[in-house]
Amino acid sequence: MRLSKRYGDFDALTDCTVRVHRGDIFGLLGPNGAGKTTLIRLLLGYLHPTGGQCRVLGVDPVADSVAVRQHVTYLPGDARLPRHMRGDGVLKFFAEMHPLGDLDRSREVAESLELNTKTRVAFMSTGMRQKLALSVVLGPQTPLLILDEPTANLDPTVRATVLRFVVEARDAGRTVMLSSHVLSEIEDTCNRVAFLRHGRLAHQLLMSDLFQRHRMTAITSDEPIDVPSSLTDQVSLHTHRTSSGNTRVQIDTAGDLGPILTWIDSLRLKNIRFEPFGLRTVYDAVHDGETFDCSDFDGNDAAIETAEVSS
Ligand SMILES: Nc1ncnc2c1ncn2[C@@H]1O[C@H](COP(=O)(O)OP(=O)(O)OP(=O)(O)O)[C@@H](O)[C@H]1O
Repeated sequence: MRLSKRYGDFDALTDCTVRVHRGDIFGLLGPNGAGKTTLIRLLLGYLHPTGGQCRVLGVDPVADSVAVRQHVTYLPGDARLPRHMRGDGVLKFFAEMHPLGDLDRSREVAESLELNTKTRVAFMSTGMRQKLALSVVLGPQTPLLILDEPTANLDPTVRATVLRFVVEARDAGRTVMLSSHVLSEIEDTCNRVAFLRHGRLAHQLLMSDLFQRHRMTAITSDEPIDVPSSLTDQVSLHTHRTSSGNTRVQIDTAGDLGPILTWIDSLRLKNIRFEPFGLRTVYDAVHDGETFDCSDFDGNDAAIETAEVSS
């Protein structure tokens, strides 16, 4: 049994196995209600699993959630801040509370996000409150940073600044777990991605593998099209007869394009479109229930690990 969480008779997370390596920017994707926040809250010890266990920086959050939270900063999706305080007061309050709190750095982040910290929280817009929460969270230089939808409610310029902070954190040797519904952000920043669907791990991938995948669509009047045996591991072919009597061809590729292009060149194709596979294509396929590889990646340097309960 892997990490599971049941609310009453509802399975919010079932047999979930995730390993985040140190130095990763790990993307957590999934539709609304897929179980992303539940997983994050289990990692921080805010919730206790009903099955399995996890280790965060080597510590079991059920046994010692305080130790975990001393080394992790967490931006919740619905960050709540004291409404009666001004921005700067909030930054001071949290910097004093966290053992690795760094008020100067929090103020620098607020300035980069162009936040007026003199405003009272009650009078801030939703985006301003999000900037304030980010300034709190990006202050302490903890080894692990968990961000639940960090760019929600932010304009495109500020989003880009936030993502720069994420990459800087990774460059400084920290590990980041990032949950977002904005696929382009995950594509631009993460090196590994996990997809949750209905509380189960549906797919894990390395972005470097995804960047090697392409989808080509075209029209042909020739049939059948045969994939050479040397390419069957690299190519997946789908054909569909159109109402005009032609055949629409979709070729998904993986790995080195050289030999695939030579083969494609030998086919009599028209209207060829070639595009990177992209996270969106995978997301839609996972969402539609296609089954994918969920296997783990090599490495023993886990910052986050969920596992069976050892007896
Ligand atoms: N305290 C709770 N009691 C009962 N059900 C809950 C509770 N908290 C969450 N759930 C349910 O568990 C499921 C997973 O919720 P969760 O918040 O983890 O999803 P999520 O992937 O973070 O979604 P979103 O993208 O909308 O933030 C949902 O169906 C939700 O209704």
